[in-house]
Order: sequence, then C-alpha cells, then structure tokens
Amino acid sequence: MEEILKHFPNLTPEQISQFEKLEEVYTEWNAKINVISRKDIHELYTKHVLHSLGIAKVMEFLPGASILDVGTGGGFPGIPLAILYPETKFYLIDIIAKKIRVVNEVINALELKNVVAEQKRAETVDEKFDFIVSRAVTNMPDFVSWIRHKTKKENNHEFTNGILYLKGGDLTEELKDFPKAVEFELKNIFDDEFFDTKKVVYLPLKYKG
Ligand SMILES: C[S@@+](CC[C@H](N)C(=O)[O-])C[C@H]1O[C@@H](n2cnc3c(N)ncnc32)[C@H](O)[C@@H]1O
Repeated sequence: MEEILKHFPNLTPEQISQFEKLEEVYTEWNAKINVISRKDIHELYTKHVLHSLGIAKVMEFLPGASILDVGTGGGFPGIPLAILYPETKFYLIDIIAKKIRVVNEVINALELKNVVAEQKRAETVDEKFDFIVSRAVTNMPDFVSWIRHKTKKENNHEFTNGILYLKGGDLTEELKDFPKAVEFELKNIFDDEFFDTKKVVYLPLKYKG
C-alpha cells in the first residue's frame, strides 16, 4: 500500500480502504479459484496492482469515460484502475467464467459501482469505448484485429481514443506494423528496477464506423 501511496498520493480514505481490502479478498478467493499464481499473491501490490496502475501514469481517464478491459483474468488492469477512477465506467471481460466469478466477488466486496464484469469474448463485444486496456492477452496484431472497431469517435481526453496495453520485452517486431504506437517504460515512470522490461504501449485508433 505504501508503494501505491508514494505514486498516487491523493487517494481518498475510501480508495485507500478499497486498495487495502484487495489483499484480503484476493487471498480468500484465490484459495478457492486460482486466478493469480500462488507465489505472486504475496506480491499482489507490486506485481499486479501497481503494474496495472502504470496505465494511469500514461493516461488520466476522465469522469464519464468508458474503458474496456479485454482478458481481465482476475481483474487486471481493470480493478485497480476502477478504484483509482471511480467516476469512469469500466467493462471487464474474459472468456473464462470462473475468472469473472472472482472479479465479481471483488467488485461486490469493494462495492465498486463503476465496474461491470462479464464472461465474453473480445471479438463479440458490440459497444464502443474511449479506451481499451489490457495486460498479457495476445500479440498486438491479433489484439488490434479483435477490437479495432470498438473505439468511440470522440472523447474529451487530450489523446485520441485507442489501446493502452501492458507489455514486456522487446516489441520491435510486434509493433512494426503500428508506426503510431508509443512505448512508455514503467521503469522510468516508477523509477524502479522492478519494472525492468515492462511497458505501456499506447496505440491511437482511428474511428471506423
Ligand atoms: C495471461 S491471462 C492475463 C489476465 C490479466 N489480464 C492479467 O494480466 O492478470 C490472459 C487472459 O485473456 C483471456 N482471453 C484470451 N483470449 C480472449 C478473448 N478473445 N476475449 C476475452 N478474453 C480472452 C484468457 O481467458 C485469460 O484469462
């Protein structure tokens, strides 16, 4: 929690209590349904929560904005971002029902009013969103093919609607067909070697009717 406050010092008491509660809820539910590797649960805040919040260091989501989290698994990056942006609407999807079950338990335990989680395949989502976030689901070309028609035409943000994807490693090959993609290094953003090879890739997507 200290790490989160260091990087996001303006949290309200409610947000602090929601972030604190994550450990208890995930520990309880992960024992029943494994959504986070058991060894990682001890590093919930750095490996999952703070990592997810890396997206917030690149893009500030405005009240009323809508965000789709594709392949959310146990709720990352969607749940930490939804705590940070209580006035922004989050739609978390995954194809695996038991993962969504855990995500819904977390949503209920934290009383998050701005999040809906459903078992759904990305390719079958009909709505349009301001931004699409994700972590560790598939390579960028496949990902873009799933969601390329799912961004809204306009928003009130400083940047064009598009994808914010948490990725690791050398992305030169994967991003070669996306000249507009911008890579943000989390190591620099958090000033922390833990985030060594981790990045947020921002890919603006032109609206396609
Ligand atoms: C490696 S996990 C990552 C989970 C989470 N984003 C995280 O970083 O902890 C990838 C997730 O993507 C989901 N997934 C794969 N293909 C999908 C699709 N076409 N639509 C929605 N979810 C998908 C899988 O079920 C799995 O839960």
